[in-house]
Amino acid sequence: MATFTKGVTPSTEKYDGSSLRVLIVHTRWNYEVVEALVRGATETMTSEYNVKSENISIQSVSGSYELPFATQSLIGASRMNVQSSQSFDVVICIGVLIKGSTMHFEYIAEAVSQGIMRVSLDSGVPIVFGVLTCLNDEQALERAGLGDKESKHNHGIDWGRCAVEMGVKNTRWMTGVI
Ligand SMILES: Nc1c(NC[C@H](O)[C@H](O)[C@H](O)CO)[nH]c(=O)[nH]c1=O
Ligand SMILES: CC(=O)[C@@H](O)COP(=O)(O)O
Repeated sequence: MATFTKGVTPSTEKYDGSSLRVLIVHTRWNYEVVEALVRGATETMTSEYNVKSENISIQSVSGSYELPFATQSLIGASRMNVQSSQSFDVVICIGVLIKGSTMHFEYIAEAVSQGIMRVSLDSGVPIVFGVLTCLNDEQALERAGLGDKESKHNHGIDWGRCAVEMGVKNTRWMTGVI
């Protein structure tokens, strides 16, 4: 059977993230997993793309359902600062939803994904969807690079790379450079 490379193929362009201002909004539900994802994203952005640590703002909320509203508010607040350089070039929303025994998971997952997309399109700020929607604990651990499965991979790394690419590209596009 034909096979293919799973996951994202890295861009051929080496992006310079040294002038990017990044916001990470993360949840405190399933925090051990969230913390690993946040670390994966921040370490990737600073080590691979020269994003300055002082240009990465990190905010937390209770759960994933709060991510869209908090992100909308934080983008708005950043634009109220006198220096326009205070506004964010890109946002990463990070959360971990784990299915329980009711339909709560399905309702939150749908609301959060639609909400984050709406905030991104309405604000014109690229927002990386970093919310794991897992059916069990093992899926969450594996996708944060935790646990003992050989296939484990920290998706925060991918989200950090995506954030730098979208931040750099959107900054160009906003000035008419295609
Ligand atoms: N069960 C999970 C939640 N639930 C909480 C909601 O996200 C929200 O904070 C609450 O309904 C109050 O508005 N959140 C997660 O991020 N992960 C879960 O597994
Ligand atoms: C994603 C959730 O809200 C879920 O963890 C809640 O669990 P339950 O469906 O058993 O109430």
